[in-house]
Order: sequence, then structure tokens, then C-alpha cells
Amino acid sequence: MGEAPAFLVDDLQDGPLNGLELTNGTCKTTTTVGDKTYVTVGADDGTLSIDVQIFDPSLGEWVYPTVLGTKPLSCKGHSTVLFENRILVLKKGSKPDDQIWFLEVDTEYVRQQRKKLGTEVVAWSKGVIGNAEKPIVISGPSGVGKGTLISMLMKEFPSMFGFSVSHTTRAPRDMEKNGVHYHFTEKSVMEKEIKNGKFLEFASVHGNLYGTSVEAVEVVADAGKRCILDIDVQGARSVKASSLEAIFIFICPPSMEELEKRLRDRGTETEEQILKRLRNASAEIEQGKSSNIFDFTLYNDNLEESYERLKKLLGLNGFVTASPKSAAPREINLPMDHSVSKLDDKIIINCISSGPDKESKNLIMLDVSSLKGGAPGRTRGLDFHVIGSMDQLS
Ligand SMILES: Nc1ncnc2c1ncn2[C@@H]1O[C@H](COP(=O)(O)OP(=O)(O)OP(=O)(O)O)[C@@H](O)[C@H]1O
Ligand SMILES: Nc1nc2c(ncn2[C@@H]2O[C@H](COP(=O)(O)O)[C@@H](O)[C@H]2O)c(=O)[nH]1
Repeated sequence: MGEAPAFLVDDLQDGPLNGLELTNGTCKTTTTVGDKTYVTVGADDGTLSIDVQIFDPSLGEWVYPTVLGTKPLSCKGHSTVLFENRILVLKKGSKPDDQIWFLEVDTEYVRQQRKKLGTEVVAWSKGVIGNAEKPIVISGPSGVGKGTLISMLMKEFPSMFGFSVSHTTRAPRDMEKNGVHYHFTEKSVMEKEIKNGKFLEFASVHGNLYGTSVEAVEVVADAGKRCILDIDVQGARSVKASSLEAIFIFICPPSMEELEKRLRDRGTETEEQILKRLRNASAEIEQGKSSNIFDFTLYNDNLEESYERLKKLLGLNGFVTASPKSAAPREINLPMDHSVSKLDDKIIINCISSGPDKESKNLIMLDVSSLKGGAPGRTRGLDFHVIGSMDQLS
């Protein structure tokens, strides 16, 4: 906390100064939420991230909040508008996929984190036009064949599915590559990252830590693919309780004898580890069958038949592998010169583009009526419509 810098005290009002470029190469906006004023400050050199400070008039003090989520890099200016319990931030002069950001100031996630951390909290999330398909969570005891079935799916439909690469503290197996099969991590590093909120879920499994980072799931969706998570039952329970909407599939072995045979034949674990995994398997199968986490249970007896059943569950039977190219993602491409405002429940972006002989003005309506996700991942489900030029409307 500290005293308000002199240049900001006079400016603590929404409106005319919003998006003002200051002469020292910084841009600042102020947004009032309740009795607090949120100030976002960015430098125009693109190296630093947009900074957040809160002025609390009841205390007469500046608060520097804990900032969660990936921060946007600063740019050639930005404009802001308050939308429900988040501040919509539009970056100027950035690439189309980096223009829309949300600073959550009082969402459910922020309230939870504020309570947990005991500090003022804000959380960033990048806005994405369009939706992602529901991720698929696959669980089941070690050795049941989750990885085998997932590999078959990814091989047959490479452009449709992407794998969520987990973090783990276990040692890599012979053929495993860092960043492909897992992000192999030191325990102390992973524990610190867990504290910092990097993971969507994490669990101690067979004596090691495993976790799905928020980013592991988001990068798959960003690539336009459907994300597949291979995680244990504890992890599936955490994902079920999270804001991520997914389909949950439990893979069951035909018998404990067959499970043991598969684990032994795989030859990747020591005798002690095999026994530990088998001991844990009974409880996992019990939970998998009895809990209401899973939407489907799939018995992996004959591999080819099980794979066909998995595809059927996912609506892929009879799917033509060489699928036609999917439509190009819609992108919003804001000109450098724009401002944003709220009209009733609509977000209106006023764009000014200069051509060789004339200047044109366009209005874009940003549709924020069906947002999904949010901090600390992406805010998806945005849409936009060009609603005409200023000249037409005036
Ligand atoms: N239906 C099946 N019939 C016979 N063998 C199978 C079948 N499915 C998988 N296997 C074999 O069982 C072994 C274990 O499979 P896999 O590694 O896919 O299991 P997993 O569930 O991913 O295990 P973990 O949780 O330990 O990663 C592998 O050697 C695989 O080839
Ligand atoms: N909760 C999580 N469980 C995970 C994750 N990644 C993998 N797993 C599960 O761990 C066991 C053992 O895997 P192995 O590669 O050591 O054989 C298996 O059941 C996986 O499903 C994760 O990110 N979170």
C-alpha cells in the first residue's frame, strides 16, 4: 500500500482520461468498481505487462493486488470498459489473437482466491472469439489401457484431438520425452507452482505428484483441437468441481488378473511399483464405478472393440478421417485507433481507420452474452458483429 502518485489523484475518474496516452510512453485507464478505482498502466515498448493498482478512497491508499493468470504484455495503448464484475481491456496495435483481455475484479474465482490468499486479488484472462469443444477426461487404474486408447484416437484424428501434457515429479521412462508425454518437474518446483495457482488440478498418485496446468488445456483449445486429459480419479473429481465443462470417461479392466498381466507385460515399473499400482487399482475402480463423476464407463477387454466403442461414445463412428478443412476462425482485427464503451448490456467498439484518401469509421458490437471459462484460463464464447459505420448511424 502507499500514497497515490500526484499525477493520478486528479485523474481518478472514468471517462475522458480512459486510454489516455501519457507523454512518457505509458498509457493508463481508470475504472470505478463499487467504491474502488482500478488503474491499469502499460508502457508502449511491448516488453512489460499491463500493471494494475487499486485506489481505495475509504482508506485513502493505493493497494497493489496479487495478480493471477497470464498478464497481457503492454502495447501501444489500451482502452477499458467495465462489464459486470470484470474490466474488458482492448489492446491497441496488437495481433488479432492478443487484442481482447479481461481483468476479473470480483468474479467467483477472484472472490475465492481473495479469501484463500487474504489479499486483494485481480485475475487476467485472454478473450477468445468462439468456443472450444468440451474436453474429454479419461481415467482408470494404471495399466488399463488409457494411454493406448488415447494414442489410437490421436493417430486416427490428428487434427481433431490434442493431448493435455501433464506435469509430474516421477522419473521419465525410457521412451518418454519431456514436454511431449509429461513436463517432468522437481517436487519443490511443482509445489511452488501449485501454490501460485498454475494447476487446474493436481494429485499425489502412486507416490508422485501429477497435475494438469491451466495452460496445458488452453493451448490445445487455442489450436482449435479438442483436449484429452489422462488423469487419475482424484484429478477427475477436481476437474468435475472446476468451471471446466468436460466429458468424463472411466476405463475399466476386464479383471484384476488381466490388469496385473498388462502392467507386468508393459515392463516399465519395478515389482514394488507394480504392487503399489495394483493396490491402488481396487479403490480407483470402486470410486470410478460408484461416484457420479463419470458420464460413461468403458470396459477395455478386446482392444479393437473397445476402441470402436470409445469412438461411438464420442460420436466418431463412420466419421470421414480426411475431414473437410474447418472454417477459418473468426478474428477481430481492431485498428490502432479505437475506443470502447458500454451501451445497455452491449459493448460497442468505435473504430477509426485511415485509408490513402479518406478516414472511415466503423462500429463493432462485441457480443459478451455467452461467455465461458475465465481466469486463470481463457474467456471464450465471444462474438462480434460489425453494426455499421458512424456516418450511417449519425
Ligand atoms: N485391450 C487391451 N488388451 C491387451 N493389452 C492392452 C489393452 N489395452 C492396453 N494394453 C496394453 O496394456 C499395457 C498398459 O496400457 P497403457 O500403458 O495404455 O495403460 P495406462 O492405463 O495408460 O497406464 P498408466 O495409467 O500407468 O499410464 C500396454 O502394454 C498396452 O499395450
Ligand atoms: N490427477 C492427475 N493424474 C494424472 C495426471 N497425469 C497422469 N495422471 C495419472 O497418473 C497415473 C500414473 O501415470 P503414469 O504415467 O505414471 O503411469 C495414471 O492413472 C494417470 O492417469 C495429472 O495431470 N493429474
